[in-house]
Amino acid sequence: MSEKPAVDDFVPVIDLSTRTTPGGRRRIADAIGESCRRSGFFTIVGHGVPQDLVDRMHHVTNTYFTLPEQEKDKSASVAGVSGLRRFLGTADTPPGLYEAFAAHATGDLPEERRAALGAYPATWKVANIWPDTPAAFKATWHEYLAAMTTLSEDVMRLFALALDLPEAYFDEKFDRHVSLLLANFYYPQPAVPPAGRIRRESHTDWGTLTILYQEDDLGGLQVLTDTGEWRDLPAVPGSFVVNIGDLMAFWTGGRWASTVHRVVNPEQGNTRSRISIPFFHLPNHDTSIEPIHPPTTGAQEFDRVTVGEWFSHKMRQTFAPELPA
Ligand SMILES: O=C(O)CCC(=O)C(=O)O
Ligand SMILES: [Fe+2]
Repeated sequence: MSEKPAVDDFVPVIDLSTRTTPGGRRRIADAIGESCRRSGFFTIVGHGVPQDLVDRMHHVTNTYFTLPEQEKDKSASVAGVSGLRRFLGTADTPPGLYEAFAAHATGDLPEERRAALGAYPATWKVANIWPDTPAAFKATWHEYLAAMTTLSEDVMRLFALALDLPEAYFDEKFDRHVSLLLANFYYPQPAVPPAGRIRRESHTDWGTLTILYQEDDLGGLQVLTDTGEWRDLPAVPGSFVVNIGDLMAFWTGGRWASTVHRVVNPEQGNTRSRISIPFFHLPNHDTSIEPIHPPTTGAQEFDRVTVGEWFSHKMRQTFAPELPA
């Protein structure tokens, strides 16, 4: 990767360790607000998630992805999204250079409670499919989901402070959250992929807040800067990358940025696989998203939309654009 620094004003490193002191909390919220206005991306350290949990999460996830195909097929999703997904592609859309495993915070609820999560097909209504191997997989994912939920709730309170709202403003909008935990496994690249094929196409995230773990020394994640260049986002050891998605941009009337990012292939000669684990913190499915403050003049207009409506629209657009809206 290029030699650009991991630390700059576009994606600052924000230390959360003083967030329990009043002065520290205000300073952190201000720094978060500034980076959300500029890039919508920042790196957090001092977040309090034990490194041991992150290491175990990486270990069980990597063990799962490197199992024989027949073993992984036992936990492949049939219809819907939870479970393993391989992006096999069609003649028009070439196969992805990765596969993914997903589980929802709602995915272990009884069927009737999941069915009540919106009158549309939604991935958070699908049951989680847990692999038996490795044995610690499900327990570790549950533990990590809980840690990410707690951290996200705290970041949302810092968001509220940064937006001059009461600190608990967002709490009730997430008390039945439909968050998604995903692991991306980017295949090893022993041969150079065909021109134009990269590990992950450019996209914005759809939700409110993403907390991403990426392996320390591999690189590949890039963010589009406000001057139109791709900027590498190498991992700072022990950190997570935090970014906001489209719904947070709506909520802030466009004051905060949902920024395009992608994952490029490793340099030639580096054949290693890469794992990233984004946690998409998503509000209750029926939360109505509309600008909290009046939009600034000249800002894009935002229609009111519920979380469920927005996600079904994005799913349809991404995976079945030929179907009528
Ligand atoms: O692999 C990464 O570093 C980023 C993945 C990502 O952007 C996503 O899953 O939305
Ligand atoms: Fe993303």
